[in-house]
Amino acid sequence: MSKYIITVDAGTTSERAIIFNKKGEIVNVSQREFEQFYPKPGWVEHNPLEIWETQKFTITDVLEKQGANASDIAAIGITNQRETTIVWDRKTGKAIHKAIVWQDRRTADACEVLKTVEQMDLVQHKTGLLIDAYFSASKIRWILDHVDGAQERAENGELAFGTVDSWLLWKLTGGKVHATDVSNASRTMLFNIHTLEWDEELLKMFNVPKSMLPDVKSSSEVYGHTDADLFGAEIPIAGIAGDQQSALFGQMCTEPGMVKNTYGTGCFMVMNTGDKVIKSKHKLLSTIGWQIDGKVTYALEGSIFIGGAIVQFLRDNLHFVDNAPEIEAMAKSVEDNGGVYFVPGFVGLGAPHWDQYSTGLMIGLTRGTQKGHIARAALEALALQSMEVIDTMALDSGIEQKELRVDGGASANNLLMQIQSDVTGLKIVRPEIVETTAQGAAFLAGLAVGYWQNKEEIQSLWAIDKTFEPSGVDVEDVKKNWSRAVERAKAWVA
Ligand SMILES: Nc1ncnc2c1ncn2[C@@H]1O[C@H](COP(=O)(O)OP(=O)(O)O)[C@@H](O)[C@H]1O
Ligand SMILES: O=P(O)(O)OC[C@H](O)CO
Repeated sequence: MSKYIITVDAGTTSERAIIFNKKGEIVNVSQREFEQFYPKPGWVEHNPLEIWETQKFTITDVLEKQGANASDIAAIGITNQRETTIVWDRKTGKAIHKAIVWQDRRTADACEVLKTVEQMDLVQHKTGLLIDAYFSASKIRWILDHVDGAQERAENGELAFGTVDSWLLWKLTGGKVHATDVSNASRTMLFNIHTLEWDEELLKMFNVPKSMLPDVKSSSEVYGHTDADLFGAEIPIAGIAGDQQSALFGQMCTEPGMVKNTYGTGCFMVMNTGDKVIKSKHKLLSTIGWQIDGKVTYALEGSIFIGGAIVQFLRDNLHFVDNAPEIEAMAKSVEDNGGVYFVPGFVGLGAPHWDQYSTGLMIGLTRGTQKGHIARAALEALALQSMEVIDTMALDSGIEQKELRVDGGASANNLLMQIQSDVTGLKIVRPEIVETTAQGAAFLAGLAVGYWQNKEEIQSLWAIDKTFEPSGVDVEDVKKNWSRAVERAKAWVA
């Protein structure tokens, strides 16, 4: 039996290749950031070739660092930023346009036009989603409309669409496999989550030719093998899940009612709802968690578009801190937020507001405002947005949570976790491995090739690092003022 599993974790701002051992521990990592393109306000693009080259580099690099070769790897699992849309030429393997990233709002107006009561109902019923520029469908439409001849080429079967998992699978298999898994398909707004098929009516609504779409598979099976020329020998690719669903699995939220929140570029709160699709009355999304051995597990999700990216914004745009972890000490230098609120509506607001036209807003600044207040307001923004989603989730599911499992880059921030506990009143549980996104895909791949035997075996690998309990500090004013600030950030873009 080979020694390791590799997860290919294609995030929004960086990509990683992570080697896991049989105990589910991380034994080596290679990570590289890649370029973000902002061609116009509200637009976000990636270069698909760079996504592939960066990922290929990290896999080669992590094998080298570990002194391992392809035969030491039992399987590869892929997890990825979801919804991001790539269209490529099947013959040349070249993308015909930059990837349109999940955060990109260029199709907001086009989506607004589609929002009749009947169509909103139809889309929610079939896909579990709300009509929004966030999902892939309107992004595919945009590419087909704006690249010369693209619609015709797509109709002739010359073009392929994929989310980042499909693109990487295609590249890793040397153009042999064009597939995705149900969790990624469920984010396109073209996939019927009940019948598990691409939906003819939705394809018609967006005029997307079916021939462009990948085959939809389960989340844990062998999809194909890496081209032998890439890493010296073939490696089976055996697990795929969108990053948030993968984190739900990695957190071992495998029973209905269990919830996790991932603090990455965005914040994504996801609840396992078992074999039931909960139709949200409060603008949460019903989505597919995973499919294993033919059995589908559904989930309820609150997607917050800007999470850790608020810290990245302070670091990269304003040079406010040199690195993300520095924000914690800066925020700790003050007692409270000093009346400052920072609503990160940079790309519109996601759950539970879904306002495509909000922008970022900082309010409450006075002559006494210090850097620390702004740092604290930034961390509070992550926690307060997450609080709004957990409250909404309780309304939709009827389940009052007692604890919240957390992961993702910013979950390392202890002050943030304490604030999260204070504003929600929940026990916050941080596992030893916060790379649960990557861990989930490793588990899915490992299960498919018999590296791990069953869910019970991997369940025992999850362990707690630290918990945070409510400190009893009064948070009522902070919550009230946050809501007022959010209302002011809405509908700003005309
Ligand atoms: N200690 C920290 N405190 C607050 N934010 C942090 C901290 N460390 C990382 N971040 C933020 O978390 C994000 C990175 O998390 P990660 O899970 O790697 O994201 P992704 O998978 O979306 O690329 C970045 O936006 C970064 O600004
Ligand atoms: O890159 P992340 O981890 O913030 O995740 C992006 C999400 O998948 C978008 O839906």
